[in-house]
Amino acid sequence: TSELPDDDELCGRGLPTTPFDRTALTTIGPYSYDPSAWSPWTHRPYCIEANEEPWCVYTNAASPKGHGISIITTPEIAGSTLNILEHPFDQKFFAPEKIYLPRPYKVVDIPGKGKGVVATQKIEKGKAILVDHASIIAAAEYPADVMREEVQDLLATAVNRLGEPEKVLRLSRKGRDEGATEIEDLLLTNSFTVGIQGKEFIALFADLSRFNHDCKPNAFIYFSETTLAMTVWASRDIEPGEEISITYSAAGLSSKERRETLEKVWGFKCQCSLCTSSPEVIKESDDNRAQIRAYQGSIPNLAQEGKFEEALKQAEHMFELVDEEALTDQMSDMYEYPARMYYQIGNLEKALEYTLKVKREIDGFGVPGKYGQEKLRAMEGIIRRLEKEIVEKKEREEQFKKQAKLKGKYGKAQRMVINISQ
Ligand SMILES: C[S@@+](CC[C@H](N)C(=O)[O-])C[C@H]1O[C@@H](n2cnc3c(N)ncnc32)[C@H](O)[C@@H]1O
Repeated sequence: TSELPDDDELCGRGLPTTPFDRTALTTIGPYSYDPSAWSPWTHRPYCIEANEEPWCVYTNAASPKGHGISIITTPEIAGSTLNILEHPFDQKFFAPEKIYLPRPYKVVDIPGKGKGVVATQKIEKGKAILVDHASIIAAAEYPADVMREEVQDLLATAVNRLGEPEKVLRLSRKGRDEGATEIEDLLLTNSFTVGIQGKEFIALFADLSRFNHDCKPNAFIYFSETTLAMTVWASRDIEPGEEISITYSAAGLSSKERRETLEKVWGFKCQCSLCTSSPEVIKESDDNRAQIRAYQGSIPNLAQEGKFEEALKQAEHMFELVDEEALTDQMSDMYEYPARMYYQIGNLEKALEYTLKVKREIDGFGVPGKYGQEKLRAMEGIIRRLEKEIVEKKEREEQFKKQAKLKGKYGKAQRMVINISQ
């Protein structure tokens, strides 16, 4: 394998040559047999009739990255929320210098968890471990009036039409629902919920699906609505031989709530490092997380009341606890509070430190769209202003010191004159 970044890995094969034509989603339905009308899809969309609108599978078998993508939704949802598809699927990853190629991990058996992912080299915090484009995306809310067999038929078509269906078919399955087909079971075991333009979809990523859950993970995932890819980022340095884990549950839950969610939603009993610790360690973590939740309420209130010193004391403690609990990436929206408050009390260096953290959250992980871009520009403006103010403050302090020194000398000379004259 080449050590050089492999362009194919970053941007994939099979770029659609024709621009995306939205009418392909909304008008052709099941009826057109003219392949030129299917673009960017490589198959005739396969639809089933439902009461209000048909439900269809749209597949591009070649793109992205040769494994392909199938999208299951109504033509209307596809037309209104997936205008994202106007972008080519195979856009280059926005920060090629941040990704490890070849992949810095291998898939191995992990006791009690099936397979999992283990680092094969040292991985640095803030670097990308994997960029994985979705293989299947399905609208989370299925039509109530469609027969289960028909849904199963849609799912099977979505998988079988992919360029490399075996990449998906060999994923692990829990076998937890009696009437479920293999493919349903596969989706239940491996898919993640993602938001696209405010709508909920379930998404299956063939490589990401090998990463196990940990309540104190060393990596986190970020979904891009523009490329429909999930990136796994290292949230701390990871040593060779360490398992790379992400979290499947929401931030700030107690151990009991996490256990319940993982059992109910994902169907497994968590065997992660924290869940298998002693009751004392679990309690300490629960207390930390409860304290973090309390701070999330009190810090904005104190800031609003102008009690900056107290709010900042709490914020510093909260970020310490957040790091201890490996929740840093889920709490990044809290960085703005200390940034603003430190500025208010004239601690420009600390204000800059936290503003840089806010900026890192925005551009570090490729937040797309107008909002992300505007916010990024605003942050860059604030950072430039803070840097300028810090330089000016230092100059003023130097000036002040010089003056004080001069004053000292002058005072001494004066006292000498007085002494002599006495
Ligand atoms: C998305 S898959 C992860 C990869 C999977 N271990 C495999 O063998 O392909 C999710 C499944 O992995 C297992 N798993 C993930 N995290 C786990 C954990 N913390 N404890 C126990 N099992 C876990 C569960 O069986 C779960 O249903």
